[in-house]
Amino acid sequence: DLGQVRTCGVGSLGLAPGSSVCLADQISLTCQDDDCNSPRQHVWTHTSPCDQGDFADQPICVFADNTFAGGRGISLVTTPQRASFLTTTPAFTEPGRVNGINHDPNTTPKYEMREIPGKGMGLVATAPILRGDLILANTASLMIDYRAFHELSKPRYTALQAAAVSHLPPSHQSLILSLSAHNTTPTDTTSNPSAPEPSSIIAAIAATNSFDIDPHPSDPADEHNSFFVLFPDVARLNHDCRPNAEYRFDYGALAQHVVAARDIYPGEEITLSYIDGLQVRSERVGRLRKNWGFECSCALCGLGGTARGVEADERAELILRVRGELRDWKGRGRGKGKGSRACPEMAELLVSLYETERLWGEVHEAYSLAALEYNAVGEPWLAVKYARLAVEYGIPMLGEEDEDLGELRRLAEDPWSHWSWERMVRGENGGRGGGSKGEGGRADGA
Ligand SMILES: C[S@@+](CC[C@H](N)C(=O)[O-])C[C@H]1O[C@@H](n2cnc3c(N)ncnc32)[C@H](O)[C@@H]1O
Repeated sequence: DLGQVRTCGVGSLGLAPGSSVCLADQISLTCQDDDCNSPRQHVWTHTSPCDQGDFADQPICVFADNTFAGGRGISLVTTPQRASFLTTTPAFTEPGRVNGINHDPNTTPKYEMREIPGKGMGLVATAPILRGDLILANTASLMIDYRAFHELSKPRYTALQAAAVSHLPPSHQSLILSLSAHNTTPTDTTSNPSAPEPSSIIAAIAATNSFDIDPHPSDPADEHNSFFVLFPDVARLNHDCRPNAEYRFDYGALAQHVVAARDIYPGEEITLSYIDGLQVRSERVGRLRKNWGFECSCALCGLGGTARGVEADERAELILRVRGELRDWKGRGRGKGKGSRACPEMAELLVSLYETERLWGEVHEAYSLAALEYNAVGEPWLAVKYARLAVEYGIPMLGEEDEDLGELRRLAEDPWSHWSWERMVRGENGGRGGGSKGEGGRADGA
């Protein structure tokens, strides 16, 4: 029905009057009511199929846009309301911002894809990469709302996923279908007993390669529903419990950025951690086996039950305990044996544990906790030292706009007017006795 005129989604698919998603089966269809003139209106290439769970308040549909990111395309499996919300983000309203993210014509990649023994394909550095450098970035290909998993049965959300992929441009579909998949279970036993259905292959590819992405911080309706997102080039990165790279999602461009957590040398495999690296070995190994189907043989897992392996597990547990105390500002000064015992020496311990554990993508957190502890006891120069380290190591991991890093920048510029200044000495947290009030002194002599 190309050329047929449709009205925008007012009243259809459960949209409230006045909402601005425009539903068209073909991009050449035009809209005819006032909503279509709204600057927020977005024309999708495809907006079907839809499915609604028995107890759900809205249907879940496929929303595809083949013009996204210079024609690479994007497919969402979500509610009309949430799709509409995402079209108000810069990724859709400022297309120039996303073009070039997947392939910047002015730079040569510093990696290549190679077969890695025992791991399938992986990415290997072909040139030196410095800590903090951007290695690669991908706009989202397939964004699946967790509502689909919660509200629909597996065959129903699997069908939506397969339709979402089928609406992408052919070259993009091939890229996705070439990805690895663990756990492909044959479901069609009539024609070819060993061949899995295409939809189950796509489900397995999505499960093996996607990232959990938190909801948009200002999405009013879905603060508890994450997205499960596929980035096909980033998906080629294999796992290491002490990776040399980290990822950061930017909602502004709907893109995953991979940055070097430490210097990487040519010939080194570039790796990410798929899991929380502060779990003990048995938990890490079990999770990787269950969710990704491989036996972890990274350097840390390879230590096994040796004395160094046991030490590493104990360090991971100690990091969690010490970090919990340092983060706990409410529990300070509750008296002997109660509450947090946080102090600068404890923060120094945390820094050394992160460094020993080679947690380069997360060490900024230890630096920032150390900055606050030193400032809280009136040691401005050590506070500045650690705040500067936190900012330097944190920017590539968290992005320049991160609020916590802004806070640390302010501390580094003027520790004396920061909220944490002499906090443990002034007694706001009960004091800790023996505080070093005024020992540091102000640079300006005040
Ligand atoms: C996201 S994919 C990574 C890219 C994949 N190797 C490929 O060929 O496309 C995840 C899959 O890669 C393999 N893999 C990732 N890290 C691994 C590792 N450290 N050891 C063995 N296999 C690994 C597992 O098969 C896992 O299910």
